[in-house]
Amino acid sequence: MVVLMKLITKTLCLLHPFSFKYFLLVAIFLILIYKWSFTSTPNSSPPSPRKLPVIGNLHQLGLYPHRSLRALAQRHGSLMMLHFGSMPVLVVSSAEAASEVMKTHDITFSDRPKITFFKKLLYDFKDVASAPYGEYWRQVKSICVLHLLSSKKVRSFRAVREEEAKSMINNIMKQSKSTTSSVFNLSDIFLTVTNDVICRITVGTKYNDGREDRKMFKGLSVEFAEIMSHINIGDYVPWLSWFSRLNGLDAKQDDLAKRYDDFLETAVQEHMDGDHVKNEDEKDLVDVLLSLQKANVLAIPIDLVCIKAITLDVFTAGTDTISTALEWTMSELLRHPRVMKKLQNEVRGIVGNKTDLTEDDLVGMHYLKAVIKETLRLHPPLPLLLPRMSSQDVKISGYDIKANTQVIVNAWQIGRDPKSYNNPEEYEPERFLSNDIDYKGTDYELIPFGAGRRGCPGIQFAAAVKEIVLASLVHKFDWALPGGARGEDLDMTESPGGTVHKKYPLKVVAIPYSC
Ligand code: HEM
Repeated sequence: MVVLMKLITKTLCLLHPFSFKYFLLVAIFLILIYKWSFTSTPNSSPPSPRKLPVIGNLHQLGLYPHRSLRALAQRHGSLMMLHFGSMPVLVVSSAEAASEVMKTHDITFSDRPKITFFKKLLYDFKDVASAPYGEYWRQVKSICVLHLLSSKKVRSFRAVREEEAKSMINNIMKQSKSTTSSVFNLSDIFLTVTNDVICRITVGTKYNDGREDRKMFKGLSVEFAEIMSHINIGDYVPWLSWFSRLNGLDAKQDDLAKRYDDFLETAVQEHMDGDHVKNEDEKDLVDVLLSLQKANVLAIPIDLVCIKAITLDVFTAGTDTISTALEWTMSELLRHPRVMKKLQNEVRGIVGNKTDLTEDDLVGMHYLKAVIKETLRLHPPLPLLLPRMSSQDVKISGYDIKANTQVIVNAWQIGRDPKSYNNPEEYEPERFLSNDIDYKGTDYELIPFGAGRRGCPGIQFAAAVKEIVLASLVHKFDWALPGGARGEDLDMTESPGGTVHKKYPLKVVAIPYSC
Protein backbone atom coordinates (compact mmCIF):
# COMPACT_ATOMS: atom_id res chain seq x y z
CA MET A 1 0.00 0.00 0.00
CA VAL A 2 2.81 2.40 0.96
CA VAL A 3 4.52 1.70 -2.37
CA LEU A 4 1.25 2.35 -4.17
CA MET A 5 0.79 5.70 -2.39
CA LYS A 6 4.35 6.77 -3.27
CA LEU A 7 3.73 5.92 -6.90
CA ILE A 8 0.52 7.92 -6.90
CA THR A 9 2.24 10.96 -5.32
CA LYS A 10 5.08 10.84 -7.87
CA THR A 11 2.61 10.64 -10.72
CA LEU A 12 0.58 13.54 -9.30
CA CYS A 13 3.57 15.87 -9.48
CA LEU A 14 3.67 15.41 -13.25
CA LEU A 15 -0.01 15.99 -13.85
CA HIS A 16 -2.35 18.52 -15.35
CA PRO A 17 -4.64 20.18 -12.63
CA PHE A 18 -7.72 18.31 -13.93
CA SER A 19 -5.96 14.93 -13.77
CA PHE A 20 -4.63 15.94 -10.38
CA LYS A 21 -8.22 16.15 -9.01
CA TYR A 22 -9.01 12.82 -10.59
CA PHE A 23 -6.01 11.13 -9.01
CA LEU A 24 -6.74 12.74 -5.65
CA LEU A 25 -10.17 11.12 -5.71
CA VAL A 26 -8.69 7.71 -6.62
CA ALA A 27 -6.15 8.03 -3.78
CA ILE A 28 -8.88 8.87 -1.23
CA PHE A 29 -10.94 5.95 -2.50
CA LEU A 30 -8.00 3.56 -2.10
CA ILE A 31 -7.29 4.82 1.43
CA LEU A 32 -10.93 4.30 2.39
CA ILE A 33 -10.94 0.73 1.03
CA TYR A 34 -7.69 0.05 2.85
CA LYS A 35 -9.08 1.34 6.16
CA TRP A 36 -12.40 -0.43 5.70
CA SER A 37 -10.76 -3.78 5.00
CA PHE A 38 -8.23 -3.64 7.81
CA THR A 39 -10.41 -2.26 10.60
CA SER A 40 -10.93 -4.73 13.41
CA THR A 41 -14.29 -6.51 13.49
CA PRO A 42 -16.84 -5.49 16.11
CA ASN A 43 -16.28 -7.03 19.54
CA SER A 44 -19.30 -9.29 19.21
CA SER A 45 -17.92 -11.02 16.11
CA PRO A 46 -15.21 -13.74 16.32
CA PRO A 47 -11.64 -12.52 15.69
CA SER A 48 -10.72 -12.08 12.01
CA PRO A 49 -7.41 -12.08 10.20
CA ARG A 50 -6.86 -9.04 8.01
CA LYS A 51 -8.55 -9.24 4.65
CA LEU A 52 -7.98 -7.72 1.24
CA PRO A 53 -10.46 -5.59 -0.67
CA VAL A 54 -12.77 -7.57 -2.97
CA ILE A 55 -11.43 -11.10 -2.31
CA GLY A 56 -11.39 -10.90 1.50
CA ASN A 57 -9.34 -13.82 2.90
CA LEU A 58 -9.54 -16.10 -0.14
CA HIS A 59 -5.84 -15.57 -0.89
CA GLN A 60 -4.97 -17.07 2.52
CA LEU A 61 -6.40 -20.54 1.77
CA GLY A 62 -3.39 -21.76 -0.21
CA LEU A 63 -2.99 -25.21 -1.70
CA TYR A 64 -3.92 -27.01 1.53
CA PRO A 65 -6.76 -25.01 3.15
CA HIS A 66 -6.92 -27.28 6.25
CA ARG A 67 -3.27 -26.46 6.99
CA SER A 68 -3.56 -22.73 6.22
CA LEU A 69 -6.68 -22.48 8.39
CA ARG A 70 -4.87 -24.19 11.28
CA ALA A 71 -2.06 -21.63 11.04
CA LEU A 72 -4.62 -18.81 11.11
CA ALA A 73 -6.60 -20.38 13.98
CA GLN A 74 -3.43 -20.67 16.05
CA ARG A 75 -3.23 -16.87 15.92
CA HIS A 76 -6.91 -15.96 16.03
CA GLY A 77 -8.64 -18.72 17.97
CA SER A 78 -10.87 -21.74 17.52
CA LEU A 79 -13.77 -19.59 16.34
CA MET A 80 -12.58 -17.27 13.64
CA MET A 81 -14.45 -15.14 11.10
CA LEU A 82 -13.04 -14.99 7.58
CA HIS A 83 -14.50 -13.47 4.45
CA PHE A 84 -14.55 -15.21 1.09
CA GLY A 85 -15.24 -12.18 -1.06
CA SER A 86 -18.35 -10.70 0.53
CA MET A 87 -19.41 -13.98 2.22
CA PRO A 88 -18.73 -14.24 5.98
CA VAL A 89 -17.21 -17.63 6.81
CA LEU A 90 -17.01 -18.98 10.36
CA VAL A 91 -14.07 -21.36 10.84
CA VAL A 92 -14.43 -23.86 13.68
CA SER A 93 -11.22 -25.45 14.95
CA SER A 94 -11.81 -27.12 18.34
CA ALA A 95 -13.94 -29.96 19.67
CA GLU A 96 -15.83 -27.61 22.02
CA ALA A 97 -16.66 -25.13 19.25
CA ALA A 98 -17.66 -27.99 16.90
CA SER A 99 -20.02 -29.32 19.56
CA GLU A 100 -21.64 -25.89 19.88
CA VAL A 101 -22.17 -25.70 16.12
CA MET A 102 -23.13 -29.31 15.34
CA LYS A 103 -24.93 -30.23 18.57
CA THR A 104 -26.19 -27.22 20.56
CA HIS A 105 -27.14 -25.23 17.46
CA ASP A 106 -27.43 -28.14 15.02
CA ILE A 107 -30.66 -26.98 13.35
CA THR A 108 -29.36 -23.45 12.80
CA PHE A 109 -26.28 -24.85 11.03
CA SER A 110 -28.00 -27.60 9.04
CA ASP A 111 -28.16 -25.79 5.72
CA ARG A 112 -25.59 -26.01 2.91
CA PRO A 113 -24.27 -23.11 0.84
CA LYS A 114 -25.69 -22.80 -2.66
CA ILE A 115 -22.42 -23.03 -4.55
CA THR A 116 -22.23 -23.33 -8.34
CA PHE A 117 -20.50 -26.72 -8.24
CA PHE A 118 -23.40 -28.29 -6.28
CA LYS A 119 -25.94 -26.62 -8.55
CA LYS A 120 -24.33 -27.86 -11.76
CA LEU A 121 -23.14 -31.32 -10.71
CA LEU A 122 -25.82 -32.29 -8.20
CA TYR A 123 -28.89 -31.55 -10.29
CA ASP A 124 -29.72 -28.16 -8.83
CA PHE A 125 -29.38 -29.34 -5.17
CA LYS A 126 -31.67 -32.37 -5.67
CA ASP A 127 -29.25 -34.83 -3.98
CA VAL A 128 -28.94 -35.46 -0.21
CA ALA A 129 -25.60 -33.76 0.49
CA SER A 130 -26.35 -30.36 -1.05
CA ALA A 131 -30.15 -30.15 -0.62
CA PRO A 132 -31.25 -27.16 1.47
CA TYR A 133 -32.33 -28.13 4.98
CA GLY A 134 -36.09 -28.82 4.92
CA GLU A 135 -38.77 -31.36 3.96
CA TYR A 136 -37.19 -32.46 0.66
CA TRP A 137 -33.79 -33.10 2.33
CA ARG A 138 -35.48 -35.01 5.21
CA GLN A 139 -37.23 -37.25 2.72
CA VAL A 140 -34.22 -38.07 0.50
CA LYS A 141 -31.94 -38.58 3.50
CA SER A 142 -34.34 -41.02 5.08
CA ILE A 143 -34.69 -42.91 1.78
CA CYS A 144 -30.90 -43.26 1.74
CA VAL A 145 -30.71 -44.33 5.37
CA LEU A 146 -33.63 -46.76 5.30
CA HIS A 147 -33.10 -48.37 1.91
CA LEU A 148 -29.33 -48.41 1.59
CA LEU A 149 -27.44 -47.57 4.77
CA SER A 150 -29.41 -48.94 7.76
CA SER A 151 -27.62 -51.62 9.86
CA LYS A 152 -29.90 -54.28 8.36
CA LYS A 153 -29.22 -53.14 4.80
CA VAL A 154 -25.46 -52.86 5.38
CA ARG A 155 -25.47 -56.44 6.73
CA SER A 156 -27.43 -57.59 3.69
CA PHE A 157 -24.58 -56.48 1.37
CA ARG A 158 -22.11 -58.69 3.19
CA ALA A 159 -21.80 -61.18 0.32
CA VAL A 160 -20.97 -58.35 -2.11
CA ARG A 161 -18.15 -57.09 0.14
CA GLU A 162 -16.74 -60.56 0.76
CA GLU A 163 -16.81 -61.43 -2.96
CA GLU A 164 -15.13 -58.21 -4.02
CA ALA A 165 -12.45 -58.46 -1.30
CA LYS A 166 -11.75 -62.03 -2.40
CA SER A 167 -11.58 -61.06 -6.04
CA MET A 168 -9.08 -58.29 -5.14
CA ILE A 169 -6.90 -60.79 -3.24
CA ASN A 170 -7.06 -63.35 -6.09
CA ASN A 171 -5.97 -60.73 -8.63
CA ILE A 172 -2.99 -59.66 -6.51
CA MET A 173 -2.07 -63.28 -5.80
CA LYS A 174 -2.20 -64.23 -9.49
CA GLN A 175 -0.06 -61.28 -10.53
CA SER A 176 2.43 -61.68 -7.70
CA LYS A 177 3.04 -65.32 -8.68
CA SER A 178 3.18 -64.78 -12.43
CA THR A 179 5.67 -61.93 -12.80
CA THR A 180 9.17 -61.22 -11.59
CA SER A 181 8.20 -57.75 -10.42
CA SER A 182 5.22 -57.73 -8.10
CA VAL A 183 4.86 -53.99 -7.59
CA PHE A 184 1.22 -52.98 -7.15
CA ASN A 185 -0.47 -49.63 -7.32
CA LEU A 186 -2.56 -50.00 -4.18
CA SER A 187 -4.22 -46.60 -4.66
CA ASP A 188 -5.69 -47.88 -7.90
CA ILE A 189 -6.63 -51.24 -6.38
CA PHE A 190 -8.50 -49.47 -3.55
CA LEU A 191 -10.40 -47.32 -6.01
CA THR A 192 -11.38 -50.40 -8.05
CA VAL A 193 -12.60 -52.48 -5.13
CA THR A 194 -14.59 -49.58 -3.62
CA ASN A 195 -16.08 -48.67 -6.99
CA ASP A 196 -17.09 -52.28 -7.61
CA VAL A 197 -18.83 -52.62 -4.23
CA ILE A 198 -20.64 -49.28 -4.55
CA CYS A 199 -21.67 -49.97 -8.17
CA ARG A 200 -23.10 -53.36 -7.28
CA ILE A 201 -25.30 -51.99 -4.48
CA THR A 202 -26.47 -48.90 -6.35
CA VAL A 203 -26.89 -50.06 -9.95
CA GLY A 204 -26.50 -53.82 -9.57
CA THR A 205 -23.46 -54.27 -11.82
CA LYS A 206 -19.71 -53.61 -11.59
CA TYR A 207 -19.01 -51.26 -14.48
CA ASN A 208 -15.62 -52.94 -14.54
CA ASP A 209 -16.48 -55.75 -16.89
CA GLY A 210 -14.40 -54.63 -19.86
CA ARG A 211 -17.34 -53.02 -21.75
CA GLU A 212 -15.91 -50.05 -23.62
CA ASP A 213 -18.77 -47.66 -22.74
CA ARG A 214 -18.23 -48.33 -19.03
CA LYS A 215 -14.47 -47.85 -18.79
CA MET A 216 -14.75 -44.12 -18.22
CA PHE A 217 -16.83 -44.57 -15.10
CA LYS A 218 -14.07 -45.52 -12.65
CA GLY A 219 -12.31 -42.17 -12.75
CA LEU A 220 -15.44 -40.02 -12.46
CA SER A 221 -15.60 -39.84 -8.65
CA VAL A 222 -11.93 -38.82 -8.47
CA GLU A 223 -12.53 -36.15 -11.11
CA PHE A 224 -15.58 -35.01 -9.15
CA ALA A 225 -13.54 -34.52 -5.95
CA GLU A 226 -10.77 -32.77 -7.91
CA ILE A 227 -13.07 -30.27 -9.61
CA MET A 228 -14.99 -29.69 -6.36
CA SER A 229 -11.83 -28.26 -4.81
CA HIS A 230 -11.73 -25.35 -7.29
CA ILE A 231 -13.51 -22.24 -6.10
CA ASN A 232 -15.98 -20.53 -8.46
CA ILE A 233 -14.99 -16.98 -7.61
CA GLY A 234 -18.48 -15.83 -8.66
CA ASP A 235 -19.95 -17.66 -5.63
CA TYR A 236 -18.22 -15.13 -3.40
CA VAL A 237 -17.71 -12.09 -5.65
CA PRO A 238 -20.70 -12.21 -8.01
CA TRP A 239 -19.39 -9.58 -10.43
CA LEU A 240 -16.31 -11.74 -11.03
CA SER A 241 -18.34 -14.78 -12.14
CA TRP A 242 -17.05 -14.28 -15.73
CA PHE A 243 -13.65 -15.41 -14.42
CA SER A 244 -14.77 -19.07 -14.21
CA ARG A 245 -15.68 -18.89 -17.90
CA LEU A 246 -12.29 -17.40 -18.69
CA ASN A 247 -10.21 -19.96 -16.76
CA GLY A 248 -12.20 -22.93 -18.06
CA LEU A 249 -13.73 -24.03 -14.72
CA ASP A 250 -17.30 -23.53 -15.98
CA ALA A 251 -16.63 -25.66 -19.03
CA LYS A 252 -14.95 -28.41 -16.97
CA GLN A 253 -17.91 -28.57 -14.58
CA ASP A 254 -20.42 -28.67 -17.45
CA ASP A 255 -18.47 -31.41 -19.18
CA LEU A 256 -18.25 -33.60 -16.04
CA ALA A 257 -21.95 -33.03 -15.25
CA LYS A 258 -22.83 -34.15 -18.78
CA ARG A 259 -20.69 -37.31 -18.61
CA TYR A 260 -22.13 -38.26 -15.21
CA ASP A 261 -25.64 -37.60 -16.46
CA ASP A 262 -25.13 -39.77 -19.56
CA PHE A 263 -23.92 -42.60 -17.36
CA LEU A 264 -26.78 -42.28 -14.85
CA GLU A 265 -29.41 -41.87 -17.55
CA THR A 266 -28.28 -45.13 -19.17
CA ALA A 267 -28.13 -46.95 -15.82
CA VAL A 268 -31.66 -45.86 -14.82
CA GLN A 269 -33.03 -46.58 -18.31
CA GLU A 270 -31.57 -50.12 -18.23
CA HIS A 271 -33.41 -50.67 -14.94
CA MET A 272 -36.66 -49.37 -16.38
CA ASP A 273 -36.33 -51.58 -19.48
CA GLY A 274 -35.33 -54.72 -17.54
CA ASP A 275 -38.00 -57.42 -17.30
CA HIS A 276 -36.34 -59.60 -14.63
CA VAL A 277 -38.49 -59.55 -11.46
CA LYS A 278 -36.17 -59.16 -8.45
CA ASN A 279 -36.87 -60.25 -4.90
CA GLU A 280 -36.28 -57.72 -2.07
CA ASP A 281 -32.70 -58.89 -1.43
CA GLU A 282 -31.71 -58.57 -5.08
CA LYS A 283 -32.90 -54.97 -5.39
CA ASP A 284 -30.26 -52.29 -5.80
CA LEU A 285 -30.69 -48.59 -4.94
CA VAL A 286 -32.04 -47.64 -8.37
CA ASP A 287 -34.63 -50.46 -8.17
CA VAL A 288 -35.75 -49.18 -4.77
CA LEU A 289 -35.99 -45.58 -5.96
CA LEU A 290 -37.97 -46.59 -9.06
CA SER A 291 -40.41 -48.64 -6.98
CA LEU A 292 -40.89 -45.74 -4.55
CA GLN A 293 -41.59 -43.49 -7.51
CA LYS A 294 -44.07 -45.97 -8.98
CA ALA A 295 -45.86 -46.63 -5.67
CA ASN A 296 -46.37 -42.88 -5.32
CA VAL A 297 -46.22 -43.09 -1.52
CA LEU A 298 -43.83 -40.24 -0.79
CA ALA A 299 -44.95 -36.86 0.58
CA ILE A 300 -42.89 -35.13 -2.12
CA PRO A 301 -43.00 -37.25 -5.31
CA ILE A 302 -39.59 -38.07 -6.77
CA ASP A 303 -38.84 -37.82 -10.47
CA LEU A 304 -36.07 -39.12 -12.70
CA VAL A 305 -33.81 -36.18 -11.82
CA CYS A 306 -34.16 -36.99 -8.11
CA ILE A 307 -33.31 -40.64 -8.74
CA LYS A 308 -30.17 -39.69 -10.65
CA ALA A 309 -29.15 -37.13 -8.00
CA ILE A 310 -29.47 -39.57 -5.08
CA THR A 311 -27.60 -42.29 -6.96
CA LEU A 312 -24.86 -39.84 -7.89
CA ASP A 313 -24.50 -38.83 -4.23
CA VAL A 314 -23.79 -42.38 -3.19
CA PHE A 315 -21.15 -42.80 -5.91
CA THR A 316 -19.39 -39.56 -5.15
CA ALA A 317 -19.79 -39.55 -1.36
CA GLY A 318 -18.82 -43.20 -0.97
CA THR A 319 -16.17 -44.14 -3.52
CA ASP A 320 -13.42 -41.59 -3.24
CA THR A 321 -13.70 -41.25 0.56
CA ILE A 322 -13.41 -44.97 1.30
CA SER A 323 -10.56 -45.55 -1.14
CA THR A 324 -8.68 -42.54 0.25
CA ALA A 325 -9.09 -43.82 3.82
CA LEU A 326 -7.71 -47.21 2.73
CA GLU A 327 -4.77 -45.58 0.97
CA TRP A 328 -3.74 -43.60 4.07
CA THR A 329 -4.18 -46.63 6.33
CA MET A 330 -1.86 -48.85 4.29
CA SER A 331 0.63 -45.98 4.00
CA GLU A 332 0.74 -45.56 7.79
CA LEU A 333 1.07 -49.34 8.24
CA LEU A 334 4.05 -49.37 5.88
CA ARG A 335 5.62 -46.48 7.78
CA HIS A 336 5.08 -48.27 11.09
CA PRO A 337 6.22 -51.92 10.77
CA ARG A 338 5.51 -52.50 14.48
CA VAL A 339 1.83 -51.64 13.96
CA MET A 340 1.67 -53.72 10.75
CA LYS A 341 3.11 -56.76 12.57
CA LYS A 342 0.72 -56.38 15.50
CA LEU A 343 -2.24 -56.10 13.11
CA GLN A 344 -1.13 -59.13 11.09
CA ASN A 345 -0.79 -61.15 14.29
CA GLU A 346 -4.32 -60.21 15.31
CA VAL A 347 -5.84 -61.00 11.91
CA ARG A 348 -3.86 -64.21 11.31
CA GLY A 349 -4.53 -65.35 14.88
CA ILE A 350 -8.29 -64.96 14.47
CA VAL A 351 -8.59 -66.42 10.95
CA GLY A 352 -6.39 -69.37 11.89
CA ASN A 353 -6.11 -72.14 9.28
CA LYS A 354 -9.13 -71.08 7.24
CA THR A 355 -8.36 -70.14 3.64
CA ASP A 356 -10.76 -67.22 3.44
CA LEU A 357 -11.56 -64.50 5.88
CA THR A 358 -15.26 -63.69 6.39
CA GLU A 359 -17.02 -60.80 8.09
CA ASP A 360 -17.65 -62.99 11.17
CA ASP A 361 -13.89 -62.89 11.78
CA LEU A 362 -13.87 -59.09 11.89
CA VAL A 363 -15.96 -58.84 15.07
CA GLY A 364 -13.06 -59.63 17.41
CA MET A 365 -10.45 -57.56 15.54
CA HIS A 366 -10.17 -54.67 17.99
CA TYR A 367 -6.72 -53.60 16.87
CA LEU A 368 -7.92 -53.40 13.25
CA LYS A 369 -10.69 -51.00 14.35
CA ALA A 370 -8.16 -48.93 16.34
CA VAL A 371 -5.87 -48.73 13.28
CA ILE A 372 -8.75 -47.46 11.14
CA LYS A 373 -9.75 -44.88 13.77
CA GLU A 374 -6.20 -43.63 14.21
CA THR A 375 -5.85 -43.18 10.46
CA LEU A 376 -9.13 -41.24 10.24
CA ARG A 377 -7.92 -39.04 13.10
CA LEU A 378 -4.72 -38.06 11.26
CA HIS A 379 -6.04 -38.23 7.69
CA PRO A 380 -9.78 -37.49 7.49
CA PRO A 381 -10.53 -37.87 3.75
CA LEU A 382 -12.60 -34.64 3.90
CA PRO A 383 -10.46 -32.56 6.29
CA LEU A 384 -12.92 -29.64 6.22
CA LEU A 385 -16.05 -31.85 6.10
CA LEU A 386 -18.74 -30.34 3.84
CA PRO A 387 -19.57 -26.64 4.29
CA ARG A 388 -22.65 -25.67 6.31
CA MET A 389 -24.69 -22.47 6.35
CA SER A 390 -26.41 -20.67 9.23
CA SER A 391 -30.12 -20.13 8.65
CA GLN A 392 -30.64 -17.46 11.36
CA ASP A 393 -28.72 -15.14 13.69
CA VAL A 394 -27.21 -17.06 16.62
CA LYS A 395 -24.77 -16.57 19.52
CA ILE A 396 -21.82 -19.00 19.76
CA SER A 397 -19.44 -18.78 22.76
CA GLY A 398 -20.61 -15.19 23.26
CA TYR A 399 -20.00 -14.21 19.61
CA ASP A 400 -22.77 -13.06 17.30
CA ILE A 401 -23.02 -15.08 14.11
CA LYS A 402 -25.32 -13.71 11.45
CA ALA A 403 -27.75 -15.69 9.29
CA ASN A 404 -26.23 -16.76 5.94
CA THR A 405 -22.74 -17.23 7.34
CA GLN A 406 -20.91 -20.16 5.78
CA VAL A 407 -19.37 -22.57 8.30
CA ILE A 408 -16.22 -24.64 7.86
CA VAL A 409 -15.25 -27.21 10.50
CA ASN A 410 -11.57 -28.15 10.46
CA ALA A 411 -11.86 -31.84 11.45
CA TRP A 412 -8.22 -32.37 10.48
CA GLN A 413 -7.03 -29.85 13.07
CA ILE A 414 -9.49 -31.06 15.71
CA GLY A 415 -8.05 -34.60 15.38
CA ARG A 416 -4.57 -33.23 16.06
CA ASP A 417 -5.43 -31.08 19.07
CA PRO A 418 -2.96 -31.64 21.95
CA LYS A 419 -5.81 -30.85 24.37
CA SER A 420 -7.55 -34.05 23.25
CA TYR A 421 -4.62 -36.35 22.39
CA ASN A 422 -1.13 -37.04 23.79
CA ASN A 423 1.53 -36.92 21.05
CA PRO A 424 -1.15 -35.89 18.55
CA GLU A 425 1.18 -36.00 15.53
CA GLU A 426 2.26 -39.60 16.24
CA TYR A 427 0.58 -42.65 14.73
CA GLU A 428 -0.42 -44.70 17.79
CA PRO A 429 -3.54 -46.87 17.29
CA GLU A 430 -3.17 -48.13 20.88
CA ARG A 431 -4.66 -44.83 22.09
CA PHE A 432 -8.05 -46.10 20.91
CA LEU A 433 -7.77 -49.39 22.78
CA SER A 434 -7.78 -47.57 26.10
CA ASN A 435 -10.57 -45.03 25.50
CA ASP A 436 -14.09 -45.06 24.09
CA ILE A 437 -13.72 -42.21 21.62
CA ASP A 438 -15.56 -43.07 18.43
CA TYR A 439 -16.14 -41.37 15.08
CA LYS A 440 -19.90 -41.83 15.02
CA GLY A 441 -20.59 -38.15 15.67
CA THR A 442 -20.95 -37.97 19.44
CA ASP A 443 -17.27 -37.44 20.36
CA TYR A 444 -16.36 -34.07 18.88
CA GLU A 445 -12.60 -34.67 19.15
CA LEU A 446 -12.95 -37.22 16.31
CA ILE A 447 -15.37 -36.15 13.55
CA PRO A 448 -14.12 -37.37 10.15
CA PHE A 449 -17.78 -38.08 9.22
CA GLY A 450 -19.16 -34.81 10.63
CA ALA A 451 -21.96 -34.91 13.19
CA GLY A 452 -25.56 -33.96 13.86
CA ARG A 453 -28.44 -33.95 11.39
CA ARG A 454 -26.18 -33.38 8.39
CA GLY A 455 -23.65 -35.98 9.54
CA CYS A 456 -22.60 -38.77 7.17
CA PRO A 457 -25.15 -41.60 6.91
CA GLY A 458 -22.54 -43.93 5.38
CA ILE A 459 -20.38 -44.54 8.49
CA GLN A 460 -21.32 -48.17 9.03
CA PHE A 461 -21.13 -49.00 5.36
CA ALA A 462 -17.71 -47.37 5.04
CA ALA A 463 -16.41 -49.23 8.12
CA ALA A 464 -17.60 -52.57 6.75
CA VAL A 465 -15.80 -52.07 3.42
CA LYS A 466 -12.57 -50.78 5.01
CA GLU A 467 -12.38 -53.60 7.55
CA ILE A 468 -12.81 -56.50 5.11
CA VAL A 469 -10.42 -55.02 2.53
CA LEU A 470 -7.65 -54.23 5.04
CA ALA A 471 -7.96 -57.45 7.00
CA SER A 472 -7.83 -59.48 3.76
CA LEU A 473 -4.70 -57.66 2.55
CA VAL A 474 -2.70 -58.08 5.75
CA HIS A 475 -3.93 -61.66 6.18
CA LYS A 476 -2.74 -62.91 2.80
CA PHE A 477 0.40 -60.85 2.19
CA ASP A 478 3.42 -59.28 3.76
CA TRP A 479 4.07 -55.83 2.34
CA ALA A 480 7.19 -53.83 1.49
CA LEU A 481 8.14 -50.73 -0.45
CA PRO A 482 9.74 -51.19 -3.90
CA GLY A 483 13.54 -51.18 -4.16
CA GLY A 484 13.99 -52.00 -0.46
CA ALA A 485 12.99 -48.43 0.57
CA ARG A 486 12.36 -47.97 4.28
CA GLY A 487 8.84 -47.27 5.51
CA GLU A 488 9.84 -44.00 7.11
CA ASP A 489 10.96 -42.73 3.68
CA LEU A 490 7.49 -43.14 2.18
CA ASP A 491 6.37 -39.82 0.73
CA MET A 492 3.22 -38.75 2.59
CA THR A 493 2.66 -35.50 0.67
CA GLU A 494 -1.04 -34.71 0.29
CA SER A 495 -2.74 -33.91 -2.99
CA PRO A 496 -4.59 -30.61 -3.10
CA GLY A 497 -8.34 -31.21 -3.44
CA GLY A 498 -11.69 -31.62 -1.69
CA THR A 499 -10.88 -35.22 -0.78
CA VAL A 500 -7.26 -35.27 0.35
CA HIS A 501 -5.39 -38.24 -1.17
CA LYS A 502 -1.74 -39.08 -1.18
CA LYS A 503 -0.14 -36.94 -3.87
CA TYR A 504 1.75 -39.94 -5.29
CA PRO A 505 0.00 -43.31 -5.69
CA LEU A 506 0.95 -45.93 -3.12
CA LYS A 507 3.20 -48.45 -4.90
CA VAL A 508 4.05 -51.59 -2.93
CA VAL A 509 5.46 -55.09 -3.22
CA ALA A 510 3.17 -57.97 -2.17
CA ILE A 511 4.77 -61.10 -0.74
CA PRO A 512 2.26 -63.95 -0.42
CA TYR A 513 2.14 -65.26 3.15
CA SER A 514 1.72 -68.93 3.90
CA CYS A 515 1.04 -69.94 7.48
C1 HEM B 1 -14.52 -43.02 4.77
C2 HEM B 1 -15.67 -42.78 4.18
C3 HEM B 1 -16.51 -41.54 4.34
C4 HEM B 1 -16.19 -40.32 4.91
C5 HEM B 1 -14.88 -39.91 5.55
C6 HEM B 1 -17.37 -39.48 4.79
C7 HEM B 1 -17.45 -38.19 5.27
C8 HEM B 1 -18.57 -37.39 5.18
C9 HEM B 1 -18.66 -36.03 5.71
C10 HEM B 1 -17.54 -35.31 6.41
C11 HEM B 1 -19.90 -35.57 5.43
C12 HEM B 1 -20.46 -34.19 5.82
C13 HEM B 1 -20.94 -34.27 7.24
C14 HEM B 1 -21.39 -32.99 7.87
O1 HEM B 1 -21.74 -32.00 7.19
O2 HEM B 1 -21.40 -32.96 9.13
C15 HEM B 1 -20.61 -36.61 4.73
C16 HEM B 1 -21.90 -36.51 4.28
C17 HEM B 1 -22.51 -37.48 3.55
N1 HEM B 1 -22.03 -38.74 3.27
FE1 HEM B 1 -20.26 -39.50 3.83
N2 HEM B 1 -18.36 -40.18 4.16
C18 HEM B 1 -17.88 -41.44 3.87
C19 HEM B 1 -18.58 -42.46 3.26
C20 HEM B 1 -19.85 -42.37 2.81
C21 HEM B 1 -20.58 -43.44 2.17
C22 HEM B 1 -20.03 -44.85 1.96
C23 HEM B 1 -21.80 -42.94 1.83
C24 HEM B 1 -22.94 -43.63 1.14
C25 HEM B 1 -22.90 -44.82 0.63
C26 HEM B 1 -21.84 -41.55 2.25
C27 HEM B 1 -22.90 -40.70 2.05
C28 HEM B 1 -22.96 -39.40 2.53
C29 HEM B 1 -24.12 -38.52 2.31
C30 HEM B 1 -25.38 -38.87 1.52
C31 HEM B 1 -23.83 -37.32 2.96
C32 HEM B 1 -24.70 -36.08 3.03
C33 HEM B 1 -25.48 -36.04 4.34
C34 HEM B 1 -26.34 -34.79 4.49
O3 HEM B 1 -26.03 -33.73 3.94
O4 HEM B 1 -27.37 -34.89 5.18
N3 HEM B 1 -20.64 -41.24 2.84
N4 HEM B 1 -19.77 -37.71 4.60
